[in-house]
Order: sequence, then C-alpha cells, then structure tokens
Amino acid sequence: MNISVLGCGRWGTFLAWYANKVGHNVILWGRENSKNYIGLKETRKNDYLSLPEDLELSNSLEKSVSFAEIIIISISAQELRSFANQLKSLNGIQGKTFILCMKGLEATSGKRLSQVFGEEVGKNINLAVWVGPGHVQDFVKHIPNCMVIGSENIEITKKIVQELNSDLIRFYYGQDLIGNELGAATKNVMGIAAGMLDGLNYRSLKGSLMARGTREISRLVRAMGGNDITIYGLSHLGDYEATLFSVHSHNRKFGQAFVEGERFGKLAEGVATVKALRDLSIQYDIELPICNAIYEIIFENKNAKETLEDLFLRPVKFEF
Ligand SMILES: NC(=O)C1=CN([C@@H]2O[C@H](COP(=O)(O)OP(=O)(O)OC[C@H]3O[C@@H](n4cnc5c(N)ncnc54)[C@H](O)[C@@H]3O)[C@@H](O)[C@H]2O)C=CC1
Ligand SMILES: O=C(CO)COP(=O)(O)O
Repeated sequence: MNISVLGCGRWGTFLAWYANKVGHNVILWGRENSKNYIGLKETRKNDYLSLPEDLELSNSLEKSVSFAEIIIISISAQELRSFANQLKSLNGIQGKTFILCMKGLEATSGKRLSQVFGEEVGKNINLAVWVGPGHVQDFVKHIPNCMVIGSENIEITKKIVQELNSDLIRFYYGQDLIGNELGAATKNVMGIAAGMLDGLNYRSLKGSLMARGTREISRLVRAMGGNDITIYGLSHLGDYEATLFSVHSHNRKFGQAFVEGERFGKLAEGVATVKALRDLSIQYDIELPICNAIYEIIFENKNAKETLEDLFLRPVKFEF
C-alpha cells in the first residue's frame, strides 16, 4: 500500500521508517525550510535513525497526498488546525484515510485533534488516531511495544491495524475515541508532573501520581462523554512508563528542567494541553487538582514545591 507521512520530526520520521519496514511504499513529507527536512535531505538520517534507500523524501504536499491511500500526520498538535486548512485546499483528499499521530488538545478551544481536523477538512475522509506508548530510541533497537488505533468506524480501525500490525508494534482496536484522545493528550501533563517530582527529589511520589492522575483524568473523560475505563488502557496509563519514567520523554524532561530553572527546547505537548485542561475543568465542573497545579506552576509562576505541598492540604476524601 502507498502511505505518506506528513511531518518529519522525531515521531513522523519514525512512523515513515516503520511503515516502510512493514512493507509499504512510503513518502515522508516535510516543509522545504524546516531544519528536520533539510537535515534528512542532506544526510538521510537524524538523531534517531537512518532512512532506508527506498523511502522517498518530499517537500511537495500535493504529491505526498495524491500518492497515498493512508496519510499519517505527526506535527505539533497546536499547528494541526492551520495545517488541516492547507490540506483542505488540495485536490483529491476525499475518500482518503488520515491517521493523526499526535498527542494534544487545542489550547484555545479544548477540542480533541480529530474534532479540529474534522472541522477543517470536512466529513468526506476517513479519520483515525494512533496513540500509546513508544519511543523511537526503543523501536530502532527492536524493543517492541503495544499501541492503540481508534476511529469512529471499526471497519476503518481494523483495516489500518491489518496494514500496520507487526512483531514490533502490537496494535489494539480502540473502542472510545474520546477517551483515547483525551488519554493520550493528558498523559503528557502527568509526564510534566513526574519531571517536576524528579527535579524536586520526590521520585517516590510517582506511584501516587499514577493512581491520582488516572483518577482525575477518568472523571474528565466520563464528563466529556467517553468511557472512564479507557484511561486505564494503552493511551493513558499504558503510556506512563514511556512518559513518567523514561529518560527519553520530552514532557518529563520539560518538567524537570522547569523546576531546576533550566530551559528545555524541544516540543513538550503537555504545556499547551494543560491550558486546555484548565478551561475544560471549569466548563465541565470537574476537579483536576494535579493538572491545575501544573498550570499554576507553569503559567502563574507559583512555586513548584509549595504548590505540591498545597495538594496535600486539601480536605481528606474517599479514594474512589
Ligand atoms: N508514542 C507516540 O505516539 C509518540 C507521539 N508523539 C507525538 O508526535 C507529535 C510530534 O512530536 P515530535 O515528532 O516529537 O515533534 P518534533 O518537534 O520533533 O516534530 C514536529 C514536526 O512538525 C513540523 N511542523 C510544525 N508545525 C508545522 C506546520 N504548521 N506544518 C507542517 N509541519 C509542521 C516541524 O517542522 C517538525 O518537523 C506530538 O504530538 C507528540 O506528542 C511523539 C513521540 C511518540
Ligand atoms: O508519547 C510518547 C511516548 O509514548 C513520547 O512522549 P514525550 O513527547 O514526552 O517524549
């Protein structure tokens, strides 16, 4: 099958490598002037992997879209709306299958990425999300993982899984698009929290963070029309090791750098997502104490240690 991957950063480049590895014809697209694209064009490698010879690199969006039956998108989540707008103007996108491989919520609206994409591109496409745990650094060493693909149409989900499943990635069929998307986006916020715990030498609190983090996000998922149990699946809890504990996680590193007064320059999606969560917590009248604490530390200059201690002074309550 012909597959294009739009976005040639850390994850997009891996996705193209993977689609090629499992036997597809692949184009990897990047913006002509992007640092990642220029680097790949010059050397055919990045910090994580080398591109196989038969994988085509292109900076033509038109060509990449018309070539493929399945189009995978992996750019920064906050850029998706304007990018979708660009795609909408291309001929021949109708009937194609798009897979969003990003983890975030639109900061200004709290919308899920499939909502954002659907609003811009319209209904005459198939749309799915691919989320769950996985770092390129592990996959290129042939360390396998389990991930989840979900959509509103189980036949589309099954078709994608059939094309992409392998002994490197075992896929599960997602059953709750709302829960999968919220779960994937919010695990990044818990990753930032974990990094802050690392930076404060409070590592032993990560177990509690896992228990209480899943609990607060499951309340939000239920309020937003999803199934709260999804949060205990691959898109959220299943991604905690790769985020809360992994040396590779950008969100965890961002959190640690933040409390240590350092700058972390790479994309940490949880930063924008926590803004969306602040508004969703008000809109749905759901308490999100951990997410709110992270918001206050990052955007309201609250002291991280004191804000954490304040969480302990909240009234005692039942666990579930
Ligand atoms: N296990 C998983 O499912 C993983 C998912 N991700 C997700 O993948 C997404 C991308 O993350 P990374 O690859 O780490 O980021 P990155 O910063 O390495 O790459 C993002 C790419 O998007 C491109 N881009 C940004 N704005 C654009 C626009 N308006 N139009 C076209 N291209 C644009 C940039 O040039 C860059 O090449 C994030 O949402 C992240 O959460 C990342 C790693 C693992
Ligand atoms: O989603 C990921 C792992 O599953 C990547 O997490 P980071 O973006 O925090 O590195």
